[in-house]
Amino acid sequence: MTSDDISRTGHAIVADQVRRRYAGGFEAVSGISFSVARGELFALLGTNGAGKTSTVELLEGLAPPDGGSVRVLGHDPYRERAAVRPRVGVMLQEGGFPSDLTVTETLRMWAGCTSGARPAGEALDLVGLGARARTRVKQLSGGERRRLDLALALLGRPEVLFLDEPTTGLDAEGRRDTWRLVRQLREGGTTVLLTTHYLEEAESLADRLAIMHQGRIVTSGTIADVTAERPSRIRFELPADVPAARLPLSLRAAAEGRRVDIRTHTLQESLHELLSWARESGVELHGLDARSASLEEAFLDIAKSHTEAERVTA
Ligand SMILES: Nc1ncnc2c1ncn2[C@@H]1O[C@H](COP(=O)(O)OP(=O)(O)OP(=O)(O)O)[C@@H](O)[C@H]1O
Repeated sequence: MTSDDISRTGHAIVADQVRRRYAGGFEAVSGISFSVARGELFALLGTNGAGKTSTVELLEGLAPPDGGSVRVLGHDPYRERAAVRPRVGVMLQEGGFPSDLTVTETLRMWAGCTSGARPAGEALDLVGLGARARTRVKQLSGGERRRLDLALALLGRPEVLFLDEPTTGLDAEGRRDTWRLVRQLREGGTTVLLTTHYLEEAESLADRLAIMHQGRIVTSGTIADVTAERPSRIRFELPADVPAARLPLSLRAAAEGRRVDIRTHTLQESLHELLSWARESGVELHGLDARSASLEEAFLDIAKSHTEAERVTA
């Protein structure tokens, strides 16, 4: 199926074999493909320098791809910018607007360039900045600036919203407020493409995701798809007077000194074996922690295995 076919079948965003090269020939994006259905929240994750921002900029129409094609709402976002831009909201990593203006003045200035803009007060209330309406932008905290960036992205009631690291600099409460708002927008039918370094953020928000490494997508799907093959983990510390040699044979290899880190595909069975042994031996397992495979585990595993593979082939 070509990118045009997929657009016609209701995908808001389609990237098809996309490449991006910078001056000097460095290829930051090496032929990636993915699509985002209308009303879906898709997260693009990756190691530092993986090519996330380079990809999102192509979807925002800031540059044309050097290979392959991108479609947003059925259009080429670079060549057909006028058709796409009014229907899209963009929250960049760095907002960069004049800081002598107040928050409301900034929104009004932006609204002047946006058709069908929300009233400034409504946009501020959405992001919890209502009380800062008359504050100069340069007096906002880093987290408040991030919220203002989001308010600006939401001004034109976008059908597609690009969020590049939306909660960087926000405290835990601010992050959760933003997540709640993003969920509401998605429930209202907005398509969202999110890049983030916070795996918990992707876990909490994304319908589907892709993990990039060095310009390529190394895995993608729902969180369940991405974590399915990963092992669960059991961690604890042995008391000082219990040597690792006393552990059941099957668990001994997981010990490094007193610390034990077990990776298992049969969590319940391994936990049962461990707890039975601990009870029979009268051993207390300090800091016992058992958890199913998480996105974080999957991410770390992927980053590690690809870096090791590169070392072997280097
Ligand atoms: N204008 C540019 N000229 C040359 N190289 C660039 C340019 N912008 C980015 N790069 C390089 O392209 C690669 C991908 O960068 P990009 O910012 O897209 O990655 P990212 O996944 O968003 O990274 P991060 O998570 O660190 O923000 C990096 O190696 C970066 O140094």
